[in-house]
Amino acid sequence: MGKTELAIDCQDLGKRFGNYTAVQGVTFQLPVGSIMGFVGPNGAGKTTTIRMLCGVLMPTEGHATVLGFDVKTQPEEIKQHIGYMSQKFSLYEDLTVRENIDFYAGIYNLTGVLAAERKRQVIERIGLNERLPQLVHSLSGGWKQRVALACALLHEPKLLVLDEPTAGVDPVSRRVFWQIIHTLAREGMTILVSTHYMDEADTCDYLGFVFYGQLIAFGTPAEMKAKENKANLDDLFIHYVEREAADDPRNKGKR
Ligand SMILES: Nc1ncnc2c1ncn2[C@@H]1O[C@H](COP(=O)(O)OP(=O)(O)OP(=O)(O)O)[C@@H](O)[C@H]1O
Repeated sequence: MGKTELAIDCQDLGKRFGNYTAVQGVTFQLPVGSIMGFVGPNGAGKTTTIRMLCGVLMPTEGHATVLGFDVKTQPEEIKQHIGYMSQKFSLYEDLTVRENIDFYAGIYNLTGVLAAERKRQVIERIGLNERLPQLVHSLSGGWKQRVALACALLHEPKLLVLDEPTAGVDPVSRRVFWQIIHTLAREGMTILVSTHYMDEADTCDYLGFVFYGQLIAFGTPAEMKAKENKANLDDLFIHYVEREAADDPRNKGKR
């Protein structure tokens, strides 16, 4: 990695769609091996920011490097080194778990002994052995989530990006999922995750609160709660919403 120990370094990152500013002035630095939670109301700009950091959406303002690669000039390098899991788990419902894993190994150009070894490792780590012959459409949401995570890990990404991975998943499955996430981070993987669940956010190393397209607060959960004198993240979230609620500045250009 170019810059020492920073997985993400972004400065005034922004995105306009026509005259609508979806995201603006996003600045933060994320150390390697940490978990960052992105929280904020629906439509705040989390997914747009994540897409820019993944190299799939070109920013219209600012700069960012991800794993030392520039999002504007080296998006292909970024894509090769990240694992991405979206809210909709891009799985093939009419294929089995094993076939989905085989398919994604092919997407990542894994072949031969290396492919076999990587598949074995993720199947073991995520605990999928007994599910391998099952069609994905017959799995529960929690199991689909785990299969999607396995697919996102096959190429051993340095950065794992998860966009609301636990939406609609039961509490037991959420807990298992987060245990895996924390293990991956302990092993050195950096993780960027958006979530609406404050219990999940509380376990992150860093949090970014996104409102109306802006990162209005960034820090450790403890620092952020202490700064606004709030006992828990639910109270902090409500405090931010009430404080910032006057009007969505992004709508000005539309009127
Ligand atoms: N391609 C696009 N063209 C125009 N506007 C867009 C586009 N993509 C996103 N937006 C707008 O940008 C804003 C931010 O959307 P985004 O999906 O990033 O929010 P979010 O915080 O991820 O929301 P959620 O929690 O609901 O997933 C929204 O008002 C959305 O309608």
